[in-house]
Amino acid sequence: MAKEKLSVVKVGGNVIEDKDALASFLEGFSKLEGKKILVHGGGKRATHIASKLGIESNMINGRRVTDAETLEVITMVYGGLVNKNIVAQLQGLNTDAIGLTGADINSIASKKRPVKDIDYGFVGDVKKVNYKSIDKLMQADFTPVFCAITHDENGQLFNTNADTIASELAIGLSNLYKVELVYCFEKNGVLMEVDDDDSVIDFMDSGTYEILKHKGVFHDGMLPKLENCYHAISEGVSRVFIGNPTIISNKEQKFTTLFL
Ligand SMILES: Nc1ncnc2c1ncn2[C@@H]1O[C@H](COP(=O)(O)OP(=O)(O)O)[C@@H](O)[C@H]1O
Ligand SMILES: CC(=O)N[C@@H](CCC(=O)OP(=O)(O)O)C(=O)O
Repeated sequence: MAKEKLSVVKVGGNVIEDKDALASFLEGFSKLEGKKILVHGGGKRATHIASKLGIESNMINGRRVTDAETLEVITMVYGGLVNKNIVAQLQGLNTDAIGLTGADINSIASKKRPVKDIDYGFVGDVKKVNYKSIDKLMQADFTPVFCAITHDENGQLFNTNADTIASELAIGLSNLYKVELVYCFEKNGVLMEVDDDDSVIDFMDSGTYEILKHKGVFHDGMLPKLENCYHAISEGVSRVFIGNPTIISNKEQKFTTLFL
């Protein structure tokens, strides 16, 4: 029997910082037909609040070095402030959302990112997605809303890149569903020129990706995002898209489709 469709949608920190853009994205998300999961970032807000508390942020290759103090900040910001506001807005749009970290219902277990050249501190790499438990929520008609926090199943929380959470959820749930993974951020897609929103790369296979990566077309957060996209496609996720927040409601406009 053909698998049912599931949309896993990730929304990034720049959209979350723009009240109107977030409201219109959430409206589009609430209208999305079929089963769905939302994953949100919030890196920008965490950097802002950490700075107000006198804590400097250190990003390396698109990932946050997370010491014990920073872990406290991101737990409050991602698990509290951002997650609960998004859940409340979705409830206002008649979507029965439930906010989760990876510790809740043991949904996402991780282990500390191994120290090679860099010690990222309390940053976790995903080890296991408990897709059967997550599916119980969806079978009960709840819409899971995940923040960028995982745990080690032994009482320790970890900070995990939100793009990674989205791709790992998409991979895990591909056991049960035909999954479409959509990354929404403030630009129109993957761009040839990062400052030219008209330079969207419509289709990108993994060969082109490698060539453009070596040419230096991708920087910062785009690097882990694309790694996560190709990891998802190679692990059975049916389709992966990157575009601006209207991509979920308006397929007419420009966006990037990724292929193996
Ligand atoms: N070639 C590229 N096309 C589009 N964005 C790019 C590119 N290279 C680097 N970027 C940067 O990557 C950022 C997206 O990564 P990130 O900040 O992690 O996004 P998100 O808000 O989704 O988490 C964009 O804001 C952009 O500045
Ligand atoms: C380990 C790591 O880098 N975690 C990210 C999690 C949040 C995130 O990914 O937010 P955006 O999607 O808004 O960038 C961070 O703390 O910035």
